Amino acid sequence: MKILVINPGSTSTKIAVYEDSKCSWKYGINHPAQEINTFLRVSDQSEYRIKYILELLEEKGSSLDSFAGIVGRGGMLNPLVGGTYLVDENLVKILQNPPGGEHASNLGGIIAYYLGQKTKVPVYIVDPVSVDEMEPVARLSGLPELPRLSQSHALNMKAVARKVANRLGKAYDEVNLIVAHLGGGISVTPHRRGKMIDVNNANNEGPYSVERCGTLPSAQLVKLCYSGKYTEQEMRAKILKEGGLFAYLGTKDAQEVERRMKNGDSYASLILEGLCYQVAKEIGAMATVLLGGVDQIVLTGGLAHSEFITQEITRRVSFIAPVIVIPGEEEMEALALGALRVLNGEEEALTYNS
Ligand SMILES: Nc1ncnc2c1ncn2[C@@H]1O[C@H](COP(=O)(O)OP(=O)(O)OP(=O)(O)O)[C@@H](O)[C@H]1O
Ligand SMILES: CCCC(=O)O
Repeated sequence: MKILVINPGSTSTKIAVYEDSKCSWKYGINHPAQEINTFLRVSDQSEYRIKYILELLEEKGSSLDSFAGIVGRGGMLNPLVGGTYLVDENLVKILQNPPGGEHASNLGGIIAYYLGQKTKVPVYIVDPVSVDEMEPVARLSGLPELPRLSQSHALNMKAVARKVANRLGKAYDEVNLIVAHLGGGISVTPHRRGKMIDVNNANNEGPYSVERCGTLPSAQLVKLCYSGKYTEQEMRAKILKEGGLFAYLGTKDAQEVERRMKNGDSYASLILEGLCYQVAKEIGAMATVLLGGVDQIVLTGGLAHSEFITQEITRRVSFIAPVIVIPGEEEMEALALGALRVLNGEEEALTYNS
């Protein structure tokens, strides 16, 4: 069964074709900032990206008619349980004005639906950013007006969690894992028997990342917001795009930071150590959520390619459980397998109910 996979990121669109669970080819279309920045809203980019995708399919000799299904990354919807969701006209309308706000992943379902309409094949999204399987106690923040929200790298984390369970000879719903996705943003999640029962919101809680602040001292943050120095938009950018490593060191590239460390830059060492320290602390907190019953800790995402980072975190958390490193992300495969489970009748597609 042939499946087309579409994963829109902020600066690229990744495309893959799967023949059942095997990847036939994969390609990343890069979108120059001067082109992407001309669009006011993320959803305005769909036609622009579709044009590139159709050109690529033609170049690769992959006809739209040949696909049994199309799957896209899902976006900032209202909280929903993990799984594969059927994309219909109603869901497309919601993705065009998503309740959780702007995010490139909102385009996944929109683009996939447009292409699916051409050949009348089913279209899906899998484990969107807004997957929410938190327990009631995890939602409390200390202020009723500000409940904690689940926004995370659910797609990759669930995929690697399934893989690790498989390596342990068990099903995903038979193991307890802590998965830390260490990418542009950082998500740390306790998976209790197939459910992500808590998670730091990767946009505004938990460890600082290469570009995001994570948890900040709240009273000082309020003071800064009202200092008159920054507009709301500037504050948002500070927290989501210009925080973490970038704020301290002026780069989002962890490899560049490691080069500086090797050249004796002790400040760069301190800042990268701080990131690892905060990730380890979050893992420690999530171990309490699982009452200490952790089968395995999993480190994944781009930063998990770094030996320094994985060793530094492992040194601090290996007393909790064995640590396994699965660097990079497996989003394309996760999307393909999510669609495949439904297409071959192993799972039923869920319907999004706003
Ligand atoms: N081999 C490596 N060693 C050290 N760091 C690396 C390596 N490869 C990638 N990185 C770092 O990983 C970070 C990016 O991670 P990743 O590619 O997972 O992010 P992303 O896909 O842009 O964002 P997200 O994962 O939040 O969706 C960058 O800081 C990059 O420098
Ligand atoms: C909001 C978490 C997902 C992402 O950063 O892409």
